[in-house]
Amino acid sequence: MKTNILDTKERDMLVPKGFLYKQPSTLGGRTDVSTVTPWLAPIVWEGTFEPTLLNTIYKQQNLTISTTVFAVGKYVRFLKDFLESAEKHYFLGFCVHYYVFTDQPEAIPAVTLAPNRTLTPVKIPRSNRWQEITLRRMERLQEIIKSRLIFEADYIFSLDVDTKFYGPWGPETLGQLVAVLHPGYYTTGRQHFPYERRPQSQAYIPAGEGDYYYGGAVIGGHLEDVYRLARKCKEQLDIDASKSIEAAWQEESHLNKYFLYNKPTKVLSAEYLWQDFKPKTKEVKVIRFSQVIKNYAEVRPNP
Ligand SMILES: CC(=O)N[C@H]1[C@@H](OP(=O)(O)OP(=O)(O)OC[C@H]2O[C@@H](n3ccc(=O)[nH]c3=O)[C@H](O)[C@@H]2O)O[C@H](CO)[C@H](O)[C@@H]1O
Ligand SMILES: [Mn+2]
Repeated sequence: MKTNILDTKERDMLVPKGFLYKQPSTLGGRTDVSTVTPWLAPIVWEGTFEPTLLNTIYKQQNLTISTTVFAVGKYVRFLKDFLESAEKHYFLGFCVHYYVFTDQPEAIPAVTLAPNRTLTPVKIPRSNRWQEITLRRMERLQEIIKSRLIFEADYIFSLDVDTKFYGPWGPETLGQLVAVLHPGYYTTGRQHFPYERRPQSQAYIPAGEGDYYYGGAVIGGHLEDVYRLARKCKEQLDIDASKSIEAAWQEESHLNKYFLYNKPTKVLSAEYLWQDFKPKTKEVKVIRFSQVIKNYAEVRPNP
């Protein structure tokens, strides 16, 4: 149970005296990729951080990382690989609390979790439209943060379930508001981003604007920041629904709109959201988390 979030000492980055690590360079570093946004948020790539140092700092903060994942309908089949690979790579040594939103709690596989890690099923109704499932995530996120997570956790990540971890994902990903670069668009000109382009939608982004195209599969940060994000996206989704308009990429479009005017404080590189079918590129040194190949027509309840 979290006791006092006003005690800011909780977030101090304390390092024990005598802890040794490589001297940071002021001149060297990654030159093949941008490692900072124009608003000075780090873009996290392999080689920009020292994992042992970050683990030492964050382990002392006694953190609980809540992790929400939706597995509705046939998507329950992705849970086993998701959970088993998370237990090998995701926040190892930290308290992790998975919340699995599903219509079939009995189908959650029995995966052995390390000590300090727990899983809570949250039963939700099934839906016969996949778009409904993905966009209702914002509302459910908002509800569970407010009713539960603020009392239990320090950070939250909301992750897609049709995914697998292949490499380490640790405290380098923690921040106030965390976004991920979509692997399909991180080298694309903004005019080609699949933003919502119809002004009637609340997710509308005009030509000439936009920083990056962020993936909807990873949203993270402090509870209060992700709460505000989810609440705003839910409001915008409701306005769209009342006008019978659905943004090009559902809640991902609304997320992109939100991050354009409310910048993330940390941006995870495409190492943190790859796609299994996509060959590794030279700037991606480690694939940490990746979308598995799925037969859309077969797994989704509707086209
Ligand atoms: C890589 C990436 O950024 N993916 C985004 C993308 O396509 P995706 O193709 O990744 O969407 P998706 O089919 O994986 O749906 C997103 C998530 O909703 C859940 N789900 C969906 C359907 C279903 O029948 N049952 C179920 O549980 C499940 O947790 C899944 O991971 O666009 C979606 C919205 O259109 C979401 O923004 C996804 O996060
Ligand atoms: Mn997905």
